[in-house]
Amino acid sequence: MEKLQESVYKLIVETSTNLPNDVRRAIVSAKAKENAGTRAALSLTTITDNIGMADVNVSPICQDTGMPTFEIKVPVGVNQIEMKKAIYLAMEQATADGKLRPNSVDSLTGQNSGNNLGEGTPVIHFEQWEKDVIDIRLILKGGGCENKNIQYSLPTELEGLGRAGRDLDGIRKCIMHSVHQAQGQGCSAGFIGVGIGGDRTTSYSLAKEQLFRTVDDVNEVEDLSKLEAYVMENANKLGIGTMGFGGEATLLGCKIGAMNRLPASFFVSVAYNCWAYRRLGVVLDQSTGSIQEWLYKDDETVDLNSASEEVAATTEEKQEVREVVLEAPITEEQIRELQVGDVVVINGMMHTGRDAIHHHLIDHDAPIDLNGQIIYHCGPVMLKDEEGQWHVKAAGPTTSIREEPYQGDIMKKFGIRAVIGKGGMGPKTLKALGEHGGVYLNAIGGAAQYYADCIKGVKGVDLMEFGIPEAMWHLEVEGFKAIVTMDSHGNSLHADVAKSSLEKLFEFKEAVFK
Ligand SMILES: O=C(O)C[C@H](O)C(=O)O
Ligand code: SF4
Repeated sequence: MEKLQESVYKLIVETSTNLPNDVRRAIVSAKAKENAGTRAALSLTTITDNIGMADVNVSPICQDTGMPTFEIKVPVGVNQIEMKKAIYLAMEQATADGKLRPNSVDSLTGQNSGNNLGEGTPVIHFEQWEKDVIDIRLILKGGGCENKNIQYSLPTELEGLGRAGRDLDGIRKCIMHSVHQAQGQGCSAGFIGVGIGGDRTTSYSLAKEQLFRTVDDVNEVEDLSKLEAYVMENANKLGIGTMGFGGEATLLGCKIGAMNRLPASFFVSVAYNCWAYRRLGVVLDQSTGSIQEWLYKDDETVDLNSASEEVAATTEEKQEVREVVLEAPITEEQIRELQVGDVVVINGMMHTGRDAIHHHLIDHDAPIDLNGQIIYHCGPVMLKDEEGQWHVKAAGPTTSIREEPYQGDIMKKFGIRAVIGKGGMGPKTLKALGEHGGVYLNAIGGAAQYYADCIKGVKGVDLMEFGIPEAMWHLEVEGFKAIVTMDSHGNSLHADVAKSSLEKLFEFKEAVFK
C-alpha cells in the first residue's frame, strides 16, 4: 500500500478545491432560473466565480473545510489500522499545505490541535465488502450547515404546518419545515439528505449517507421517489433563496432513505449541506493503494458562466442597486445613510472576530482600537511563508447568528460601526444597530476564494492562542463587496424573508400523501 497516503492526499485536495460536476450543474441551473440583476442572481454569480477561482488556485472552495468524513469499503484482509495511519498523515499534510483549515478543537479547552487530528477527527467508517478493490469516499461538510441539521420525533406539532403524524405526510411536513428553519444560514441554496427510522444515531447516519447519492439519482422506492420530487418542487416555493436573500433557488437536491425503527420511535433526520457540497471518491488498488478511478467526476467541463448571460439577454427586471464605498474609521453619520439593499464596497482595514473573540471581548479589552472599525465574522485558512509573512488562502464569512448574544454589546463597548458575516442576526443586534448607529453587511457564504482575492495584505494578528480560525486577523482589503441586510433604521432583510417564507409554509399544511 505504498501509494495509499498519496492517494488519500489527492482525494482530500480535490474534494476541498474542486466541486463535483453534479453539484456544478445544479448550481448553474439554479442561476438560470434567477432573473439577472437580482440579489439572488448576483450571489449565484459570486458563487460560480468562486468555484472557478478554487479550480485555478487549487485552494479551498470554502474556508470551512468541515468535518472530514471518510466512508471506506475494503476487501476482507485489508489492514484497517495501516489505512488509518495513512489517512492521518495525509490529513496533516493537506493541512500544512493550506488545503484544509485546522478545524479540530478540544471541546473543553478550546485548543485547536493545528493538524486536523484529534479525538473523533477525522471521522472514518470502515465496511467490508466482496469486491477486490478499496472504495474511499470523502465528504467535507462545514459547521454552518451542520448546525442547521434537525431531527424530528413523530408525532409532533410543527410551526406553520400543524400536526405531523407517523406517516408519509408527516415526513413530508418535517422536510418542508427543515428547509424553512435553515433559512439562508446553511449557505443556501442547499442539498438535504433525509433519514427515516432507525434510532437517533442511525437516523442521522442514514441522512448523511444520502448525501453520497448523486444529485440526479432517482430513488428506487416509489414513495420516496415521489416525496423527493415533491420536496424539490415545493421547497423552492418558500422564496428563501440563495443566502436567504429571497429568490427561486432554495434547495438544489433532496435524497431520502428509510430503515427499520423500534415500535415506539419514529425519527426523521435531516442533514443540511450548503451549496459547497464537497464530496468525492476514489477506487484504489488493494495491494498498492494507487488510484484506479475517480468517483463523482465525469469528463464534462461545466460552463459556470453560460446561464447568466442567457438570462441577462431575456429579462428586463433589474433591481436598482446603490453602491457606497466605505473605509474605516467610519462615522455614525455614514452608517445612518445606509439602507437595506445597498451594496457596500470596502477598502482599507477590517478585523476578523468570531466565536472566541466575541466571548473574549465581553470582559476584556480589545487588542487594538476598534472605534469606527469593521469586524469580519471569518475564520480564514492562513499559511505562513519562510519569511514569517502570513498569506490568506481562503476567507469567506461565517454564520453570524452565533454571535447574537454578544454582538450589540460589543459594538457599543468598542464603537464598532459595521459587522460583516452571513445569514443575518436577530432582534437584539438589530436594536443595537439602531441605538448605536451600526450596520450588518452580508457577504456571500462559502465564497472564500472570491473574498481572499480582495485581501491585499495581512497587517498582523492578535489572540493567536485561540487558533488560526478564531484569532483576530488584521486585514487590508480592496473592493470587498457586501450587501446591507440590516440597517440602523430597524430594517432587516432576514426578518422579512423569515416572515414571508413562514406565510408560504402555511400553504403546505393540507395533507398531500394520504
Ligand atoms: O467555520 C466557518 O468558517 C464557517 C461555517 O461553516 C459556517 O457556515 O458558519
Ligand atoms: S460557510 Fe457556508 S459554504 Fe462554507 S461550510 Fe459553512 S455553510 Fe458551507
